[in-house]
Amino acid sequence: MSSTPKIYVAGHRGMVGSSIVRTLLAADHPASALVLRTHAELDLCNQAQVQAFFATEKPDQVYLAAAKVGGIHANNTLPADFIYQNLMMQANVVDAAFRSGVKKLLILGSSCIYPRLAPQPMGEAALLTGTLEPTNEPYAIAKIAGIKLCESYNRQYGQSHGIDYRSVMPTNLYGPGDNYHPENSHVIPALIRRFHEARVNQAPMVTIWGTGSPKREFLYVDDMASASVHVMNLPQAIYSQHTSPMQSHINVGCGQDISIAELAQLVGQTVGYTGAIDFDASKPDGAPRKLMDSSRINALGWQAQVALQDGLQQAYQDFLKNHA
Ligand SMILES: NC(=O)C1=CN([C@@H]2O[C@H](COP(=O)(O)OP(=O)(O)OC[C@H]3O[C@@H](n4cnc5c(N)ncnc54)[C@H](OP(=O)(O)O)[C@@H]3O)[C@@H](O)[C@H]2O)C=CC1
Ligand SMILES: C[C@H]1O[C@H](OP(=O)(O)OP(=O)(O)OC[C@H]2O[C@@H](n3cnc4c(=O)[nH]c(N)nc43)[C@H](O)[C@@H]2O)[C@@H](O)[C@@H](O)C1=O
Repeated sequence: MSSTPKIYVAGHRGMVGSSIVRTLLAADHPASALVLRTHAELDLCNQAQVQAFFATEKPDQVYLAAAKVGGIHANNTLPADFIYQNLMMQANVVDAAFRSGVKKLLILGSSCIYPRLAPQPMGEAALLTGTLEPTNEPYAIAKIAGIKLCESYNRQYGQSHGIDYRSVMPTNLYGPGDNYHPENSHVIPALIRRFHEARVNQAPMVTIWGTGSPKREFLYVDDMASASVHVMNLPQAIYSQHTSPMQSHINVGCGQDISIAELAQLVGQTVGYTGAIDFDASKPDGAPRKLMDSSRINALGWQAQVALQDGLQQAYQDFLKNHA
């Protein structure tokens, strides 16, 4: 490998992928050594296209931040899209990367890989110890397959081909570049839009899905990007001290969670909405709680930097600039 690795960021126009690109450029990685393709240019579900792309470009490193992504409603109503597309993207990218000689690859999974009622906080060892949350089981199964793809290629080819494929499991993310779709987005962008529109239209009430009692841990997107680059660049000797061949994934969270009712108050304050809030319990709550134990990545030298109140301000500014 040359001293400046050629890096492919898959999903570079998405929320996390675009932040990974910003992070690499800010660390003086030359733009000319980044390989980027839009979805229209390269459909990662298409095996022939993916094999041809890797055979031609031969990157040194790959960040897989492309995925079929959405909130509780999208996951619940489009289960076939979530399992099929995520399985295909991961299998195509990992195998084509391997065949073209990629030594270092990082997959982004999700905290929903853990059982619905896993003991809190959820450590990496909780994987495959119980039943998954039904609203996102298909997506979670695909994300678990992503971890196992990396581990299986490492176990079969790590020694012979010198590959080292890793995976990180982000908690719920938010920030600039998020998807603000009214139904298909995650809770933070959905509430930013709903509270903003209620303030502008002087609506007396904003309705929140579910009971408000579920708790979630939220991480600002730039923290997720810095964690991804950090894990990619860890020396193998250090990474393998903290992981094992069949439990190699790394949780990435901020270590604190809040209830959806508390989050709604915070988003309302951020947006400047002064009306009432109510809850529609006919909508699904999803997992009651999914706080991750991030002590593994903390021991590896990474900590979240951005407090939720500050990150919400940044996200709202992004909404006002690009989506209002
Ligand atoms: N957002 C969150 O709260 C969380 C995200 N994650 C994970 O983090 C990663 C990044 O998520 P995030 O940035 O939020 O997602 P986004 O939806 O913002 O970005 C995903 C990107 O993937 C691209 N993409 C989707 N399908 C294909 C395809 N078939 N071929 C090529 N490109 C494709 C999209 O392009 P296009 O839009 O043009 O289709 C988009 O640029 C994902 O793996 C996700 O599962 C994990 C936990 C929480
Ligand atoms: C990241 C994670 O994202 C998804 O899981 P989730 O944690 O349930 O994510 P969510 O952001 O959609 O909801 C969080 C909570 O918030 C409540 N909630 C209130 N009001 C709105 C609302 O208006 N929109 C949404 N989406 N949720 C709302 C909602 O009822 C739930 O209790 C996975 O499918 C999977 O994709 C995954 O890995």
